[in-house]
Amino acid sequence: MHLPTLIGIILLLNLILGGLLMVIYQLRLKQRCFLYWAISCWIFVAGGLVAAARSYVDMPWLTHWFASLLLIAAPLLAVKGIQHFRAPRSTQGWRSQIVLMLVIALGLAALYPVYTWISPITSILIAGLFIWALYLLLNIKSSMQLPQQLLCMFFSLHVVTMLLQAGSMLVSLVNVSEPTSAMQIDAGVIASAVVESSSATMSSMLYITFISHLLLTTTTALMFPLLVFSKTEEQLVELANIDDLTKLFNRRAFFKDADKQFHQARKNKSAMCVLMVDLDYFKDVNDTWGHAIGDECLRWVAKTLKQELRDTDIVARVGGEEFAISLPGVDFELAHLLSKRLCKRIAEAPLQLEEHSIPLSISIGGVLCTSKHKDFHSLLSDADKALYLAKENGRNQAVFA
Ligand SMILES: Nc1nc2c(ncn2[C@@H]2O[C@H](COP(=O)(O)OP(=O)(O)OP(=O)(O)O)[C@@H](O)[C@H]2O)c(=O)[nH]1
Repeated sequence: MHLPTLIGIILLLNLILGGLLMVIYQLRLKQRCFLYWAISCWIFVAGGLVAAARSYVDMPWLTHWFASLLLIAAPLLAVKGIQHFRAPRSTQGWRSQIVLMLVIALGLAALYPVYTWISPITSILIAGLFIWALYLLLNIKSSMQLPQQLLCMFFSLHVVTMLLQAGSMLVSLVNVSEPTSAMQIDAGVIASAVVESSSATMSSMLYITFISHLLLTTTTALMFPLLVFSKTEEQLVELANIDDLTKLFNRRAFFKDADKQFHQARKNKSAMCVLMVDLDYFKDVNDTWGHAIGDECLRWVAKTLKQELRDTDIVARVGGEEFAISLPGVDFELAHLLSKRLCKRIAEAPLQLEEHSIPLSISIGGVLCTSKHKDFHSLLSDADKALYLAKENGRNQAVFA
């Protein structure tokens, strides 16, 4: 492809992508990572245009020094966007970015007497910033891996391209017998590309660089929003299914997943038990030590129950101080033993919180799934009745229906 056309497409794409990200920023109630990414695209376009002016004006401070600063500021802003996406409430300010930018500006200014060296150094710095972005991306925890993986792939490709480009430029600069070749593969480069495009000796390095830019731009355009949306989706699913206090499943998630286990057990004719667990005299705990300590007790009980169960069991907080446990593949005897163990674990020693010593116990109502249980609700209803009996019989014990 005609190189100036390719460069034009890249700049235009970045311009449009910046606009798109700005629209998303407005739509997403000003989620700031989109603002940083939008400005990053536009700064890249500005950097490209200023560098391109190299062919028409003889102002190296503008077309080399300033253009390089813009081309470096663009990935730096992309990094800032990723940082903000990872930790939106972080108090981490702009200081490190501003200091870095000042150091780079002064460093490049020091190179001004030999300004042809600015471009390879710029490429190395851009590669460094993409490595930083890669590091941040790799540390994002997300169940949907594809956007992250694609971004990492193209960021890595861009790092390699930038370093190759810097290497070729440095070789050309050192090899003073071929000064024009340094210009040919000069990165900022856009200008030299425009100048050289008419000659038949266009360096293939330039094509690789710009194709890498093109891939990077299009991937970023698609994947940054997808990355954010998949994370938001995850957070919404978590909000809908996870109890905020104990981080166990909530009532809604329990009914959904345990109901599946119930139908599976019926289908496979395998054993299944359900336990309803309720803290004893929890009102007294709140009244004596306060609500905050009460919350800590609930967290501790939740953690203890979870520790005692297998990964395939579902434990959920289904009410204020009420928990439910689904035990697929567990028969009556085993459920009985397990219930006794749970009661013992909670009651064996008072819980030490701050300077308080809080005695806790639980009552459990258990039920084994039989052919009489037509649906999951009838199973739970029997477990509830058994729990009522456990309370009636004096608490701190398990009763089975
Ligand atoms: N700290 C705290 N307390 C809660 C929460 N949800 C419910 N509670 C309290 O749990 C207590 C439940 O009291 P009751 O239903 O009378 O039960 P109990 O005192 O445990 O008595 P029994 O169940 O009969 O042994 C109430 O005081 C609620 O305020 C919560 O999220 N945090």
